[in-house]
Amino acid sequence: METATVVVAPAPVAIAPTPQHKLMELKSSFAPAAKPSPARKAKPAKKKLAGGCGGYVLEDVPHLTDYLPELKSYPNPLQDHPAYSVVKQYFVNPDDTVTKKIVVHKSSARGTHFRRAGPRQRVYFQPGEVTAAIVTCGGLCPGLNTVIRELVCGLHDMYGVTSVYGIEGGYKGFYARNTVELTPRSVNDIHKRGGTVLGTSRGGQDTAKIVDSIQDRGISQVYIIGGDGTQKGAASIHEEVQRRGLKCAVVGVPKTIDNDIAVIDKSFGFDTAVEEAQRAINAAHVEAESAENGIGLVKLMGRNSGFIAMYATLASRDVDCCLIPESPFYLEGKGGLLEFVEKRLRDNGHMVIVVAEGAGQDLIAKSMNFADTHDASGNKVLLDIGLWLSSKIKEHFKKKPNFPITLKYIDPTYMIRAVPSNASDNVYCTLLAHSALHGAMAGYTGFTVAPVNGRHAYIPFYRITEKQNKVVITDRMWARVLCSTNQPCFLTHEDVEGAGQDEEEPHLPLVEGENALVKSPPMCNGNGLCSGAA
Ligand SMILES: Nc1ncnc2c1ncn2[C@@H]1O[C@H](COP(=O)(O)OP(=O)(O)O)[C@@H](O)[C@H]1O
Ligand SMILES: O=P(O)(O)OC[C@H]1O[C@](O)(COP(=O)(O)O)[C@@H](O)[C@@H]1O
Ligand SMILES: [Mg+2]
Repeated sequence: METATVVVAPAPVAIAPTPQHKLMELKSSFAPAAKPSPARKAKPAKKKLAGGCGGYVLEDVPHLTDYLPELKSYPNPLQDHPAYSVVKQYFVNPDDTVTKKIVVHKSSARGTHFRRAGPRQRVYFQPGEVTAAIVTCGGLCPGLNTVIRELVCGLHDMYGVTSVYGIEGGYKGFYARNTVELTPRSVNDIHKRGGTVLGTSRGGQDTAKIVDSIQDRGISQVYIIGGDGTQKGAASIHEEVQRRGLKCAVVGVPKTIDNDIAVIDKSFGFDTAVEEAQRAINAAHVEAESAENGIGLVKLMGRNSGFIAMYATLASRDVDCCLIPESPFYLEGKGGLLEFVEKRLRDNGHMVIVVAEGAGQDLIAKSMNFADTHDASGNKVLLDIGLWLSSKIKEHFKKKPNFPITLKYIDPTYMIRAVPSNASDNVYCTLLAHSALHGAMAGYTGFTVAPVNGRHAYIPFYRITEKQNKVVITDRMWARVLCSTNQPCFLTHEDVEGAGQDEEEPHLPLVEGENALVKSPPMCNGNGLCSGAA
């Protein structure tokens, strides 16, 4: 196993090897493994932290050898691959890590780092030993099929893995549906289609049954493509896999058009969705411009995070007002939305409003007294802000007979996520899939793969699931929107005070054996070099 630049964190030995581990290591890919002893609740994964000088912290990901210390490793077959063998320094330097904080000051701590993604010199699987499974969960997102395709082709072309299965219909498919064999030929042109060829679902996450299925089918690498809910499920699958001592790498590939996954630069499909949203905004603008006091109202996806609405607004420049869940607004009175609509219509004769579906939920709930309902995954079912706003605006202008308006409401919500991914998302999906399978082949497990400040990294599940990525309304990006639309910001001074996003960094040293394993940071020699660093 590789170690970090400055400190070698001893692997947390959560589970002692048993004869069953050896069995998993040696058995052929399809031999069913012995059933585990009756389910105990899996313990939450230990954090693997290592410190370095200057406040450097590596938040490392688990490795199969953490609980199967006797696993054999092999030379990476890529070194003999005609395409890759010519690449200078193709294998990632084992000491490479990716910084979470890209803007630093002379005196600031170096902060959190993640292990850099990419192929390693040694792998922990022989090609014939791997049975890989791929599953897609949660809502659709452009690029799902590209990730599936590139996992299948990448495993086959780079590592000679021929046994890859698709789990149909999301998490519940592990125990309720058949698997489908995936080959480079069968996935050849799926990236040109929207949706997921494997199907997807919400709910039905039963960790014990899923891991039973992984064990029964002899799955040794599982690639789980999904959003924040899915990654939480993947974390508990990993914990149970580890508890049972299975030689199975559990890898998450983050997916969501909402872009609400923390730490990562951007989720795949987001750009495609923003691009597709332009078509709806353009239509709204054309309709609005062509009518007397025309209002075009477009509702876009974004359950808790308004990134799609924000980026679509900035890209379009035809939008007069953008409403997102992070920025509360109000309708009536001075500084309210209705006053602004009236003013913009008087000034320009038309206007376009973009609203994220999660915006203004408290306003609707207050005015209509709805009880909360949840979908099968536990996500709150949203009330239709688009319809509600339309009726409120119409009601307002009905009271002004000398101010006739024409309002067109466009709801393209599912259209922006059902399309195939665009060219740049396709390339992004390819890199994600490759980073994912390089990590699994190298024996890493219990991680999500994604770019952090432009470099692909292996990120522990807990980092992805502990909070959601949201638009920070005190950041310059939101200010750009306010500046381009000239809309009211609807905020009081107190709202702004409470709106900052807290960036907590792990604190070292942690007590060994409690929830982390840390060695004391090495000493700096005054030249910025650490003892132990090359
Ligand atoms: N806290 C959780 N723990 C385990 N599994 C979860 C959790 N939240 C959601 N899931 C499962 O993950 C899958 C997808 O979750 P969902 O929230 O619908 O979509 P997404 O992953 O895109 O956010 C569902 O099968 C759901 O049951
Ligand atoms: O597909 P459903 O169940 O109608 O859910 C719609 C939701 O799915 C999304 O497109 C994506 O949500 P997830 O990333 O959680 O799957 C949201 O923007 C939207 O609120
Ligand atoms: Mg989600």
